[in-house]
Amino acid sequence: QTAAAPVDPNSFLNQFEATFGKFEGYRRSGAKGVCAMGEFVGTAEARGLSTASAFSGAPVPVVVRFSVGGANPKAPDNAKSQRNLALQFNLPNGEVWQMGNISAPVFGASSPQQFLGRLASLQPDPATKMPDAAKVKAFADANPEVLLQGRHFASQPVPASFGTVNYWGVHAFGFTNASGSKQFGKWVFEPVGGLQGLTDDEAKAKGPAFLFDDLRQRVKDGKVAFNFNLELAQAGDQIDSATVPLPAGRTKVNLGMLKVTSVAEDGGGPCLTITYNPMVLPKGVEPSADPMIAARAAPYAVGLGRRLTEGAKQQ
Ligand code: HEM
Repeated sequence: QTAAAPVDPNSFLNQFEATFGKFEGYRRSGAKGVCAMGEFVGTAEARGLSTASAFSGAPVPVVVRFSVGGANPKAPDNAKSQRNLALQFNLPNGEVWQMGNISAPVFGASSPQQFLGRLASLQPDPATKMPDAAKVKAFADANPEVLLQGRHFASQPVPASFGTVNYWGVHAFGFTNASGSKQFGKWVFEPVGGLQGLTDDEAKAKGPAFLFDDLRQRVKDGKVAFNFNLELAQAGDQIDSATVPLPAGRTKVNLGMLKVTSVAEDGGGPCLTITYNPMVLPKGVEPSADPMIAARAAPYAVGLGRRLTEGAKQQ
């Protein structure tokens, strides 16, 4: 099998459960989360890059989900771990744009086979209930890019809020405008109010469950908004890998602003029974050749099927 060969979606779901545990009803990744509603307004610069109706300049409702990385619905909020921002833009005429963004500029694997191998290498040994250090090391030595995402989190403070950290799309997408010209780029959602992290002492004092209440307070104060920015790829840039960011200093275009307007009650809301499939794109935006984009579609659908069957839960 080549590195880019497809992986059966049930194999992915089974491996997630074997490695991280099975928490019935919860998303197998990003289990601890909360639904919110937002509004997006696109810019003239975005309209210059893409005909997508999301950029018309009229406000677009967005079904938002913030989550903490991992399969554990009790994952601590005060760890140097992943935060996620998943978005569904509800566009005119029933068109939909879905995406799931993470608080690192890179993902932990560049191909579905490599991701499955990494998850398998982390599977706890039945005797010790711990991953086998030699297996973990052997896989990482042979696939060094799987360590880049974790290194990013280790280098950053614990985010003070879901609303004060950057969320990257990590894949390149193509944007096509009215004259038919196509521009590839990688996007990042950057908090309008700037980044804010916690010192180690502050993180300890906050405890394991502060992010949802913090989000509610900041949204009430009108303080949670993100600039949707696109870094433009240049000829020769590698755009088919979720483990390779664009070179530093690429031109960044502001595509618009997402403002979070309300937060659902714990455990419910409009994001609970949907999945965020990055292949669900509006006309005017298309996937790059990054094999990880298409590889996400079926596992997300199967994951949704499993948790709906079990009784969908979150938090
Ligand atoms: C083949 C590769 C991947 C597999 C098999 C996979 C698997 C999954 C699964 C099963 C879920 C839960 C879906 C649900 O129940 O609705 C999920 C959620 C998520 N994944 Fe992935 N994933 C992959 C790649 C990625 C990549 C490259 C990113 C980087 C942006 C990413 C970001 C997310 C986010 C943000 C969520 C939470 C979305 C939400 O709140 O619903 N995943 N993933």
